[in-house]
Amino acid sequence: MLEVQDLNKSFGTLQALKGLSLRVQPGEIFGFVGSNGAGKTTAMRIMLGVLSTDSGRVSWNGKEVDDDVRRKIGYMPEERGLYPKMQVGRQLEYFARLHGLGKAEATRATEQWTDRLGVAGRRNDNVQKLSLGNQQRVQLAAALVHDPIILVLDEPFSGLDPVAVDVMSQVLKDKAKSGVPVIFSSHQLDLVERLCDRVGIVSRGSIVAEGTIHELRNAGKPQIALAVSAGPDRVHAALASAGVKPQPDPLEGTSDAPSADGLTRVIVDAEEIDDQALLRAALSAGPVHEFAPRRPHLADLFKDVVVAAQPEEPTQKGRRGIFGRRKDTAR
Ligand SMILES: Nc1ncnc2c1ncn2[C@@H]1O[C@H](COP(=O)(O)OP(=O)(O)OP(=O)(O)O)[C@@H](O)[C@H]1O
Repeated sequence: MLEVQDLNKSFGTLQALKGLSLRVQPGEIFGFVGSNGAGKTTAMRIMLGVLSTDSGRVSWNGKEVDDDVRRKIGYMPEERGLYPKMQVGRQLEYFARLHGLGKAEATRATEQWTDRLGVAGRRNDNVQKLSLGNQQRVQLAAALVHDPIILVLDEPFSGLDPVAVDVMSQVLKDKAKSGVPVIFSSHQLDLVERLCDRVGIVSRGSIVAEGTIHELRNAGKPQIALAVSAGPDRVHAALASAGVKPQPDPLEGTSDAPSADGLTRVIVDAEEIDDQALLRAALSAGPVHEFAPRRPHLADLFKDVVVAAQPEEPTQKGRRGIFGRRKDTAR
């Protein structure tokens, strides 16, 4: 298990990390999300040992991570780290050899990963001739070429086209399936929601919410999705008379909440009113086609929890966010 305990890191007067802790189990994909400047890159760089921590520790299977373990980590840095004027194939072989692979093994791994990531035809090109997306595929190959025991990837999906996103997602799933703990940061929350076993939301240097997608969604505010066969004015008036303030359904027009002529879709905070009273109010506007509990998606949770943690010096309440005390991450 990869364990990060109580990291603190300051740059001058700025405290970038404030007691950040997380655990990633073998075979698990952990999504590391947070606003710009929250501290994700700083924490990942400390995990890799390319940045020192002021206090706290990073351990692998109970032992502090040393140079030997670090050599076996696959890392994709945010600032990317390829040599622009070096050929893709030679560069990957070079990285593989740096991590201790023999020549034949390095060549074999380079061929395997460039094939898998769809850049085999570019092996003899200098990196700078590749599109940014293809450079990113090569960067992922560089993180994988030495068959790492841990994967730490800083925004691996940013700027990728949908095909490349699928290829990269499948690679991460396969690596996790083979028992590797995978941690990656991303601002693409729909992707994180689809791909990750667990997610940690970082705000101002600490994890403010953490759990499986299911746990996080269930801990969010319950809502009711309503679809009523009546015009919006009529539906809003009927609900207002029952003391409810409906919101537009953010999923309207998707396969979860298809639009139809004459159908009004709204979301109601389930804590505002009991189900029976809500149903009566909706029926007074027209036939009710849908009346279903709705759990918030990661993007909604993210906004709630990050806003809840916004005060300059977070209070205990703010630090806990909307999910209550952070759960122990042990399984
Ligand atoms: N070398 C550095 N010197 C000074 N400040 C730094 C340094 N590295 C990071 N910081 C600051 O530490 C804070 C955390 O930055 P970090 O890059 O870890 O955030 P992040 O969560 O990765 O953000 P993003 O999503 O924008 O990549 C920011 O305020 C950043 O400006």
